[in-house]
Amino acid sequence: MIKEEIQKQIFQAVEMVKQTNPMAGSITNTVTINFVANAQLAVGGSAAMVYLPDEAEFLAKAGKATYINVGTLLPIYEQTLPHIAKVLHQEGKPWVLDSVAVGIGYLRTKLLQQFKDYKPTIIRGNASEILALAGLWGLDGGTEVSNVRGVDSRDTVTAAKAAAVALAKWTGGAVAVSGETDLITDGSLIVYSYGGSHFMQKITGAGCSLGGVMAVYATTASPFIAAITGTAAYNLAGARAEKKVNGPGSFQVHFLDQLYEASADDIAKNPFEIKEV
Ligand SMILES: Nc1ncnc2c1ncn2[C@@H]1O[C@H](COP(=O)(O)OP(=O)(O)OP(=O)(O)O)[C@@H](O)[C@H]1O
Ligand SMILES: Cc1ncsc1CCO
Ligand SMILES: [Mg+2]
Repeated sequence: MIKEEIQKQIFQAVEMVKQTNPMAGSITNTVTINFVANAQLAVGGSAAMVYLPDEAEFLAKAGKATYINVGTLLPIYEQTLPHIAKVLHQEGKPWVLDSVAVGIGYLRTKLLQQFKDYKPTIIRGNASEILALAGLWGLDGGTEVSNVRGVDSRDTVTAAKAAAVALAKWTGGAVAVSGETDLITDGSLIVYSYGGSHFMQKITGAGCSLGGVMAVYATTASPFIAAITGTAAYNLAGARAEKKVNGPGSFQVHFLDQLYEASADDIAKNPFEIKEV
């Protein structure tokens, strides 16, 4: 795909979301649940967060895409998450997996292992999470032992390239690795997306909310374009917000404003590079 074609599809995804207010339901962590919903609303989507299996199934069927984030697991998730992943897989509906803190605890490991066969359409995470998920799934380039520090990365984005490609080849969807420069792949092409702000590491949930926003774009665009579009919007809004603030508190507020204000044209033109795998 040539750069102009990707830019055209980014533009269309942003416009379509602004015009149609698509709903993407979420099962996400309790730390950043509010920020995820606010970011989804800022780009033009509609948010709904649930915990219970039947409610998750309802949202999965009612929406065109779903966001699943395993950041803070509750006992009920042992029922909710495999159930909803199966429903999404069977219905052929796109879903985004954020494999937060992969490596911690028995339930998280079991759930993330189960997701392998349900093939998340977009896998999003920081570099250590992508490396550890590929390792857990026995794919090339993964790390056998998770190097994640709680929810934070200890690896560089480029170190996760082979793992990201292997995950994308397995799912047939897209994988997005976040960091100073973001990497997005569909298994054959790699997009490097530039921008953002160091303040994004000083607020919690920049990554979680990015996953929620990717789910909003996945209601209308292919997994690869949805992942690129969300990332470009974040890199643009982050860079613009940084110019207006001196600290993380006001950054979060300005970031949401910039996400809301970013036009389809601005997001499509945010700097990125395309490489073959
Ligand atoms: N040093 C940085 N400079 C510019 N942008 C950054 C930097 N670090 C992260 N970002 C941006 O922040 C967003 C979230 O990425 P990050 O890697 O921090 O996610 P995460 O670790 O999963 O976050 P969280 O778990 O807190 O939600 C991405 O859009 C990324 O481009
Ligand atoms: C801080 C934190 N702890 C569990 S989930 C989460 C949000 C960022 O991933
Ligand atoms: Mg994260």
